[in-house]
Amino acid sequence: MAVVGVLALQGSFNEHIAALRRLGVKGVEIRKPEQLNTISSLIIPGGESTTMAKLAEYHNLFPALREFVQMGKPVWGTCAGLIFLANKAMGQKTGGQYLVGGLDCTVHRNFFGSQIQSFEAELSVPELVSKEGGPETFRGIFIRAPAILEAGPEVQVLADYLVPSSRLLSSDSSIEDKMFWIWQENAEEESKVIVAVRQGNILATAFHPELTADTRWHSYFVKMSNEIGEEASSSSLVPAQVSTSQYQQPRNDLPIFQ
Ligand SMILES: NC(=O)CC[C@H](N)C(=O)O
Repeated sequence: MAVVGVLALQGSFNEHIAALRRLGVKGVEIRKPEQLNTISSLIIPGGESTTMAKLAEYHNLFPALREFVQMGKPVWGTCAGLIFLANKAMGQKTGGQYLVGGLDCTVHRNFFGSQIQSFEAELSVPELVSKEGGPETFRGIFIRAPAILEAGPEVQVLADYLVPSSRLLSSDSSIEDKMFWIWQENAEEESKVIVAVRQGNILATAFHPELTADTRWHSYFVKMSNEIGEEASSSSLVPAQVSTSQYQQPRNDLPIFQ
C-alpha cells in the first residue's frame, strides 16, 4: 500500500502517523519540498497555522504544496491544516500568513475562541458512516478550532456544528473579529458552522480525529486516496492532454490575506 505523507513541521504529526499505523498504513514525515514527489497523498496536521506557515515558508514548501494540491493529489487538512487549505482565512495575525489554498471556502482561524474555550462535541457524520460504518456520531475534539463560514458550490459538507449562543459571544480581540461577532450577535440565537468538508481531492476537518481512538476519518482518507490514485492511473491510458486537463484545478490567486 502506498505511504501517506504527513507534513511534519509542527503540531500533531506524530499522532496522525500513529493513527495511520493503527490501520496498518505507513505514514512518513515530510519536511522538504522534494519529499512531496515521493508520496501520493498528504495530511497537513493541526497545530498553529501562523507558526506552521512561517516554517513552511522557511523551507520553501509553499510552491510544492500548491502544486501537490493543484495536481489533484489527495490532501487532508485537520484544524491548522484546514486553515492552510482554505482559499480565504479571516482572524489572522497582523500581516497575515501564506495559505496553500485550493479549498473554496472562507475559514475563521479562531472561530471558537482561545485555548481555554476548546471543547469536545458529538458530531453527526452521515457521509462518514455511509462509507465506514460504526456509530452515527463522531467525537470531535476542537482545540482553538477554526470553522468554515462560507463554502462554494463544489464543496461537500460532511459535518456541521450548531454553535450554542453562549459560545458565540466568546472572541479574541482583533477589529475584524469584533465586527464578526457583532454581526453574529445580530444573527439568530444559534448559528451553524461547517466543520468537515470534501472538495474533490481535498478533505478538511476543523477538529482533531488523530486525538481519538476512532480511526474512521483516517480510513476514509486512505480509501479516498486509493480511489483517486486508481482514477489517475487508469486515465494515464488515455491521451496525455485529456488526462492532465482532467486533474488540473483552477489556479488560485493566493496573496497574503490580512
Ligand atoms: N488546533 C489547531 O490546529 C488550532 C489552529 C489555530 N486556530 C491556528 O490558527 O492555527
